[in-house]
Amino acid sequence: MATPALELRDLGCVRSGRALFSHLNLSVPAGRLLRVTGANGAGKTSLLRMVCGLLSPACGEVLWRGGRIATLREEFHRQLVYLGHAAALKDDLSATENLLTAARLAGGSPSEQEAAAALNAAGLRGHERSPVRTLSQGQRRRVALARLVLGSAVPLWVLDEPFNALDATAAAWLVGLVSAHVASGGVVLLTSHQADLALQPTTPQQELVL
Ligand SMILES: Nc1ncnc2c1ncn2[C@@H]1O[C@H](COP(=O)(O)OP(=O)(O)OP(=O)(O)O)[C@@H](O)[C@H]1O
Repeated sequence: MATPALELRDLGCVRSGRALFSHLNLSVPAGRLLRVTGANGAGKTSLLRMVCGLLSPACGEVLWRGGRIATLREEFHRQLVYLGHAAALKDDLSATENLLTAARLAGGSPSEQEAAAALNAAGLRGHERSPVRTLSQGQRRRVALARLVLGSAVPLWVLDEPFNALDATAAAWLVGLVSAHVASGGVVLLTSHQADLALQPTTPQQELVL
């Protein structure tokens, strides 16, 4: 049997002395969307952070393409785009500067033209040079999501509540990005409270309820 792209093995999470989940076993093949759902406080963000190596599991392990992420480290991080639920933007930097900084920190080397094209795709034409503190919540979210345009070749996307604050146009754009990424063999993990979100039914997907 082919090695899964992402595998959770007997994963357990304890936060503030409380067990959130335990003995979580899951395999996600390449070309698949995994939707993580559950009530507030169920541990969705905690799980996403564990998958990214930002939070240590209480027990068990996360594997990427058969290797333990704890040992893959840098190699794994180059294959990952993580967008947390609060857009991690520097208020005084422009949209372009934020995007370039995030991409370069992740090991990429996009040009200003590529960044401008990504912001344009995100519907931010005319806002490239605006300090992000002058943008609305939805526009800030779009700046963060423009990373996905630059990171289309990065195989694993981990997105925490990526639809928050997006209008219908931006949500449809994001659905298209996610579908295309999955169709090209990528893996997308996302959390969403919008249960009825129109993620294309043709996109191979599975749901994990915490
Ligand atoms: N930094 C932290 N230190 C200690 N406990 C935390 C921390 N962050 C979250 N927790 C606790 O872990 C539990 C799960 O939080 P988490 O953010 O993973 O849930 P969630 O399912 O993403 O919730 P929501 O739907 O509200 O975003 C909560 O009870 C929370 O209080």
